[in-house]
Amino acid sequence: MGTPWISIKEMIGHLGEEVVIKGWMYNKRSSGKIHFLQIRDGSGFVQAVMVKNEVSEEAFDEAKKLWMETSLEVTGTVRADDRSASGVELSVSSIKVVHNPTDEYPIGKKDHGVDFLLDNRHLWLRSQRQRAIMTVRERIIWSWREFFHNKDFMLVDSPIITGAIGEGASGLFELDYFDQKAYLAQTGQLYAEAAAAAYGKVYCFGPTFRAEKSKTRRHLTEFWMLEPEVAFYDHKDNMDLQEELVRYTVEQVLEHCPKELALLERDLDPLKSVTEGPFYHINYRDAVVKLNELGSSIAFGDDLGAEDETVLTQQYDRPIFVECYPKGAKAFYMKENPDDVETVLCADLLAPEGYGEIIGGSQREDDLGKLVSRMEADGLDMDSYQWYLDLRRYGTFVHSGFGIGLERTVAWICGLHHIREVIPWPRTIYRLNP
Ligand SMILES: NC(=O)C[C@H]([NH3+])C(=O)NS(=O)(=O)OC[C@H]1O[C@@H](n2cnc3c(N)ncnc32)[C@H](O)[C@@H]1O
Ligand SMILES: [Mg+2]
Repeated sequence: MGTPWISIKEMIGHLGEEVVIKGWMYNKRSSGKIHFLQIRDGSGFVQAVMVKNEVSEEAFDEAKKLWMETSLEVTGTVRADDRSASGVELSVSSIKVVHNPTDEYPIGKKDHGVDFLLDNRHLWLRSQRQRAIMTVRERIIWSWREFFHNKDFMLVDSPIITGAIGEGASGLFELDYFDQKAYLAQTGQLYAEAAAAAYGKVYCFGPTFRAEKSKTRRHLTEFWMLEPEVAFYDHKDNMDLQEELVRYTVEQVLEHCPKELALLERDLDPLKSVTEGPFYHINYRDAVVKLNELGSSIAFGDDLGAEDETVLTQQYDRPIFVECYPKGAKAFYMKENPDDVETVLCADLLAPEGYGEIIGGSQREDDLGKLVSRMEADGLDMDSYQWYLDLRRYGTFVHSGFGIGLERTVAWICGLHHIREVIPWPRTIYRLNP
């Protein structure tokens, strides 16, 4: 049996053994007598050391010609190396070059600027930093699925193409659907509400789309959102579930991604603080007073802008629920607040450190008459919502739910400034490729 092909991630379990690593060379340092080849294979990164008098002269000379991102197969012996992140090193006995690029790899050591990197996103993804971010993203996705599966939520995915508007008429991507008008889904919520009447505790998780002309570090035109919906949950139950989810998410990333957070130079204290105490709550009216004291010109009726959220979150060391926004600032489906009828039973959860909104949620209007009045006042096309109103005609029920944005959550937990770096293929107003 030949020399075993293993992944870099598995090398730690093969100390002293001869193995084959298949991957790419992403960097190289050489002296007259030794090559330090930095190799990656998708599972991780490792240094492969080629010593002149341990290999043939031909092999040592061949290694001089290796280019960045040469694909290759490296055979060698696994050695322990506590200086390296992987804990191991490879002492090279031979190299088989698969493909030596003829052109110089476009992403080099210099600072290219983000637009160049995004234009080369198909290559930029290969970097250590991007792999760290994608590892955290995957861990968060996995922890969400695990969290809801363990709580007996049923995954009931909603359609991506729909005839219904979910979050209001602005921000819709319209498409010709044979002889009808259709939209890319802004939210899966309305469908999750129907599923909640069928299965009780449900969630949907997929890409959602907003044709907003918001050129900010928090907005994409395509983003991933997880949307739980629970029959007989009220506003408080809803916030409790959100707090439990966010705390669990941070705990999971701290436990499973320490190396990635270290590579991203993430200050862990603010994340640890999230796991050490209850989240804060502030009523919208009190938030307006507080923001005015902090210099904001916000008035009752306004939604909190990005700057307001930044200023507000900098007053707290853990996430904060801003509750009961004015009716006019929020979507038609939110339940009127019986204690303050100018407002609705909703909450945005703002992440600390200036990151702002990561969750929007609410208790839903279960009174058919009030819901119809609100939808008509918002000018919605009632014909395309009759199925949604049936949920109030046939066994209306108290229910609540929320949407947590994956990219905003990943950006916050990784401590990254812009959301475009946390999705493999970011879509913004001006970016449609690659
Ligand atoms: N099932 C529900 O109750 C969800 C509800 N229908 C909804 O879509 N709420 S939301 O518009 O606040 O969006 C929810 C979250 O979705 C994220 N979001 C919302 N819009 C964006 C954009 N444009 N880019 C990135 N992330 C975005 C952000 O974290 C928001 O807090
Ligand atoms: Mg929102």
